[in-house]
Amino acid sequence: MSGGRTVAAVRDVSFTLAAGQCLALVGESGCGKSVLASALLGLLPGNAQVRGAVHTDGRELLAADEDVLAREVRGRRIGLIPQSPAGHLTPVRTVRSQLAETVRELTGVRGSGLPDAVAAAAARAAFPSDHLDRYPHELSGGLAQRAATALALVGDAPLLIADEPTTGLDRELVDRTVDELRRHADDGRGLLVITHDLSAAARIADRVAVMYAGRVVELADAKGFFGSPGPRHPYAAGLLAALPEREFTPIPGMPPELDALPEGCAFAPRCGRASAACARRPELTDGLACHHALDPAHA
Ligand SMILES: Nc1ncnc2c1ncn2[C@@H]1O[C@H](COP(=O)(O)OP(=O)(O)OP(=O)(O)O)[C@@H](O)[C@H]1O
Ligand code: NI
Repeated sequence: MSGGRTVAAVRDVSFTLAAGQCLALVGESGCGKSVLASALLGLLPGNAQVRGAVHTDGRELLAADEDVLAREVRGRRIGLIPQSPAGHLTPVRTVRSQLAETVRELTGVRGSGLPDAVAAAAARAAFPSDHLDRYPHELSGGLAQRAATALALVGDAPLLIADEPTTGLDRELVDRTVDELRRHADDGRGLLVITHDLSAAARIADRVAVMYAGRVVELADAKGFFGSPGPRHPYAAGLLAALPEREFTPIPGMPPELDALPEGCAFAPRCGRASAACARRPELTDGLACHHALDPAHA
């Protein structure tokens, strides 16, 4: 998209997310997770081309007008915890004033009830009350993350997209945040969590989508994926094997450049199971895009 190049950052992605469910979207840096999140919310830059359909509440979002998205969808129907919270907070206003405005707008609470509602909103994301009068530039990365999370939770939107919601948090806060997000789903709402943190994904998700080079290569139940029988796509198996608490074996090689993708399976150059068949791109079928899927039951 820059310098006249066209980058196919996300292709052929299709999934459903039911109320009460959490889907974790995982994959290496640059595979297209955040571009997908931005596309769902109509937040891609003006020169981006998006095709397809996004249905929520019986409404198609990709064709919706910007003012409809801004007025009725973002925050109200779909909440977003952005990947770069610092850039998302308004720099000239304190956290308290931003939270108060969002609480007023999305919950209708005003007047004497407002201070308590603001305090409660901050507490949900473990944002310390004695930091509420700070400006965004006075916050550490972890505090900015918690402020952005507090803002995103206010509307209790039917769908919440959390893009790397645990960045910059220590382990205890990661667990707290994950549990708060999980509650969002348990209350009957949808949750799409984008994360590098596979142990956070295992803790929170009902289903997992593994992305590689702009495509979903495996879509599976989280329990079977992280436990038994385990992942079926060799890339997904490699991601899990790279974890320190597992084999600690990194996947050899690097992901491909998105403007120079091979015709066939994009993972084949790094895959120990690749064969001539992989010159033909595998379609996602029954939750799997691979010609040589692992069959854990017979491994
Ligand atoms: N505006 C843009 N112009 C050109 N390329 C872009 C643009 N936005 C994103 N990309 C490219 O799209 C690809 C996917 O980026 P994206 O941010 O979605 O990755 P990601 O999976 O979220 O990675 P990370 O885990 O690091 O956040 C990257 O190769 C990125 O360079
Ligand atoms: Ni990202």
